Amino acid sequence: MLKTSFPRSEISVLLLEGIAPSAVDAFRDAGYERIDVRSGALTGGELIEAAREAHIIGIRSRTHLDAEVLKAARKLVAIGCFCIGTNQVDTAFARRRGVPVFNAPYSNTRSVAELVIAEAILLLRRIPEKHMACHRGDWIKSATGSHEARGKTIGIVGYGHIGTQVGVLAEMLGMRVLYHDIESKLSLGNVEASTGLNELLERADVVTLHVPATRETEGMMGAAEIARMRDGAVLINASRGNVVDLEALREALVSGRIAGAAVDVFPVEPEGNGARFESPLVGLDNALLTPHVGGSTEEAQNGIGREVAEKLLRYSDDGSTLSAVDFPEVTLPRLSSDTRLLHVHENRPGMLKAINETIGSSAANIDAQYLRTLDDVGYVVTDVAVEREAGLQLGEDLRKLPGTLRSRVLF
Ligand SMILES: NC(=O)C1=CN([C@@H]2O[C@H](COP(=O)(O)OP(=O)(O)OC[C@H]3O[C@@H](n4cnc5c(N)ncnc54)[C@H](O)[C@@H]3O)[C@@H](O)[C@H]2O)C=CC1
Ligand SMILES: O=C(O)CCC(=O)C(=O)O
Repeated sequence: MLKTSFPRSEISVLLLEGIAPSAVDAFRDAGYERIDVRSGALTGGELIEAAREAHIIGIRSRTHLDAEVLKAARKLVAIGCFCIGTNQVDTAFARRRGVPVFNAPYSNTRSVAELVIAEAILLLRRIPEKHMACHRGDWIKSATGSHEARGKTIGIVGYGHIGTQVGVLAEMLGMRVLYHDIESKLSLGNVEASTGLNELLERADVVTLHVPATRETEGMMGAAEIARMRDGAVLINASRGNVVDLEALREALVSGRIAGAAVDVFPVEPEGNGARFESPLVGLDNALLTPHVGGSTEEAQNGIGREVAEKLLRYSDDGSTLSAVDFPEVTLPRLSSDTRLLHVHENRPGMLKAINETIGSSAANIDAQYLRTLDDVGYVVTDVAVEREAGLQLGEDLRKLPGTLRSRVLF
């Protein structure tokens, strides 16, 4: 039988992919003792084995928590993505298992934006080729094809948190900024919205991609889009690997149709440091390749470690799901009663009635109750004035209600 309540010292936290020590400190300071920290990602059977025992799993972008892994993770209470993107997790499936997913929507934004600006300058100056030539013992002192960023146009595809920061920094360099987004956005400074992706591609000297991985963004920079870019323009992708068709990009770089590209993310990335990296772009002097380090600064990682750990702790300790991804969001005060009952269930008529009848039949008095639903899932939190044993019994009774996905009891 799955337990509905645990002392902190028994909660297993699995942190993969070199999550910052600030996260470990946050869990330790809160009284958590079983913290398994690993430097790399896990896959296949190894991941399933590790996930089976974990109550909380923390990952970055390389570990894929798909339906198969989530089904095996029967004890799982919450997932933390210590990054922005959550496409590596089947968040809809997690929700249907009653497991919220938390991320850090802003903590590495500035780091990505700074890298993109640096890359824009390097590409406009044709530095990648010159750098590679020097390593081969060649000396190419030439101004041909090298340009200042000042006065050039940067086209930002996806004007969200990162895109807007890139726009702010680019304007500080004296660049013209154009963006394309599927949502209507407030343009910061003198930034201009393009009429669509095509206009942006035709006008920009630097095209930089800042969209999430979705069905619509998969392959959005294919051969046709790259062909629309200006002769000698450059492309930067620090979003997700499958947004760009790398074969088409390779062709455009080899032929010199576009002058250069900086790519930080790849459709398939190695599982960890030391694992072999392969890409159609390897070996091209005008391709500046980085190993998915857009958000990898000490500032960003420390901030992310604290932010996501705090969200996980609030959910684990209080039940709060504020800023959870694809999960009903409930903001809760600290426990006001002896016992807090957390109930995640299928969103169908009669659930609240059934919950309250179950609680009512124990003669427990309800001090406070909170309810939120999202799509197919509902989340009800009830503070009741009952002692520990009665609270545990209530948690067990609620767990047996048809439609229950998760039941937890906090004291
Ligand atoms: N290289 C790295 O280390 C990092 C990469 N990322 C990636 O960058 C992405 C963007 O991050 P944020 O700016 O924080 O996300 P965000 O959600 O704030 O912004 C994304 C923007 O893209 C727009 N968008 C979505 N679909 C679009 C489409 N088909 N066409 C045009 N615009 C579209 C959205 O409306 C939104 O404004 C993340 O989803 C993540 O995949 C994020 C952090 C670090
Ligand atoms: O730093 C990481 O592990 C992933 C960064 C990233 O791509 C994100 O935050 O979405």
